[in-house]
Amino acid sequence: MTAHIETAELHGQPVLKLQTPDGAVALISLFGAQVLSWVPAGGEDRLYLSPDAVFDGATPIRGGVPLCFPQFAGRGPLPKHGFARTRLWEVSNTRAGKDFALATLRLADDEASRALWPHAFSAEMSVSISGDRLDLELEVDNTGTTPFSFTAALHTYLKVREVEHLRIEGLRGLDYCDSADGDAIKKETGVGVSIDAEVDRIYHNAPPTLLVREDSRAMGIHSQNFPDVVVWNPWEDKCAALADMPADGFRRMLCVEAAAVREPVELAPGASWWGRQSLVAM
Ligand SMILES: O=P(O)(O)OC[C@H]1O[C@H](O)[C@H](O)[C@@H](O)[C@@H]1O
Repeated sequence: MTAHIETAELHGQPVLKLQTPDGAVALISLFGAQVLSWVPAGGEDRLYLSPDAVFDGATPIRGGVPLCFPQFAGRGPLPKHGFARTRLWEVSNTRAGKDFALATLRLADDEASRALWPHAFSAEMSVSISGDRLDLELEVDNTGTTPFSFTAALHTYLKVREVEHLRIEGLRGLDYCDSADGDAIKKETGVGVSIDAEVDRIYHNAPPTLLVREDSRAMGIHSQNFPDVVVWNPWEDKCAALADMPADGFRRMLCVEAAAVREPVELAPGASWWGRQSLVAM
């Protein structure tokens, strides 16, 4: 038996469904090249997708793994988090093996992108599942004749049982920019970071591996070529202000985002860049 990849619909929007013989499943929205659901083999969904997320083919989808490109957050002149999450991507490759399934989605510059961001580029988002792993890779190519720079993030919404009962390990000693406190630069002193208020931080020089430890399970998060990690939870008041998230939604999610924000990535004509984030369910 080999893995299976099919096109389907979720709330009227086109998705790819990846499934391996051992029971791992992922759903990827073509709108935004956004993973919406990931169930590791023998497990339950480990990504948070808001029950109030909007699927209208125009609004960013709240949950899963939105892709922020070519701008992170409001740190620049483009729409928040760039335009990649609100464009329809095309499927450029799929591969199904005995124990893995992989899909690659592609977005290239067109009139609409050049009106916002005047650069020739090609971006590929590859998603692969195998057993207890989810691997995400973003590749960006400069297909033009002039250099450009960008910031980016894989804005992963982890689904958690109770956000107040977890610890993020691996951040101790790092400097971070506290976006919830006027971008003040602070140093992380906790051995394990716990969440009991709004958290919106960009940690710099993040180690390749982090662990989110819950009472009876954990998530290993491995990243490559993404020097920053963003940790975000809106908490009660900011969550209440989000129309596409239920009032207690902040208790069920934690964003741990592989990011390149502090130093924009510079790409010369013909050059390419890639960054990866892998999740291992434990
Ligand atoms: O509501 P969105 O546009 O999807 O952004 C959601 C969040 O994304 C990132 O984590 C930023 O650090 C936050 O400041 C922002 O609120």
